[in-house]
Amino acid sequence: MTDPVTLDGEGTIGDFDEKRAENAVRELLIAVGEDPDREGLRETPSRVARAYKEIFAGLWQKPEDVLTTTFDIGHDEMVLVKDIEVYSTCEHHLVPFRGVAHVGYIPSTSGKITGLSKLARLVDVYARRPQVQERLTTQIADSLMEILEPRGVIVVVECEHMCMSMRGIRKPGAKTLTSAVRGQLRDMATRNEAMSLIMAR
Ligand SMILES: Nc1nc2c(ncn2[C@@H]2O[C@H](COP(=O)(O)OP(=O)(O)OP(=O)(O)O)[C@@H](O)[C@H]2O)c(=O)[nH]1
Ligand SMILES: [Zn+2]
Repeated sequence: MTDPVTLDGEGTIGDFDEKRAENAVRELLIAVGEDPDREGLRETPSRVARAYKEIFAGLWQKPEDVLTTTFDIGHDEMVLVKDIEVYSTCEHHLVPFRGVAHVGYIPSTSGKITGLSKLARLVDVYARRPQVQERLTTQIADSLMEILEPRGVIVVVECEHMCMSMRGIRKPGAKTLTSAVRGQLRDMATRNEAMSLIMAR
């Protein structure tokens, strides 16, 4: 069976099997003791199927398709976009985790940069998949390194996991922080500069 995490845009969103998702939701409703044919639930399986098509749309997107616009402007200092909103789905429980991502890089020596919105789009490509926060963080960092060939990258993600808030251990408000640091941003001074920009409120 294909591993959806490594699928990386090999299929198309058209490959999403909406009918199958709809049937699965109907089964789930029956399994929890609900009546999927009652008035309020009649349209729910098809709504949920459409919602999942959107929530997991990143399975069918490639990072290189969003990091399309690049400019060679010779800027060779750090570029950092912080507080990018993240909505993702925990692959263990299929409930959301949400928070923010901070994405920074030091451009290549030629000064190749990308559009700022493209960094947020890149976050979405990986967030819109069944995920764990650690993988989300490293995938953003590694794809930036590969495509933009910068001298360094830093990605910090801070999220609250609904699987820890609304069920299980029930600790609302607990935040998980993950980071991935590559290239020159591993140097202490540069890394500290990035972290102080990220932490500044
Ligand atoms: N490392 C990591 N763990 C996660 C993430 N999202 C959820 N988890 C954890 O995945 C684990 C799954 O543990 P299991 O023991 O298999 O499942 P469970 O019985 O539902 O666990 P509880 O949540 O402790 O009730 C839990 O500890 C979750 O907190 C994530 O993004 N990264
Ligand atoms: Zn979970």
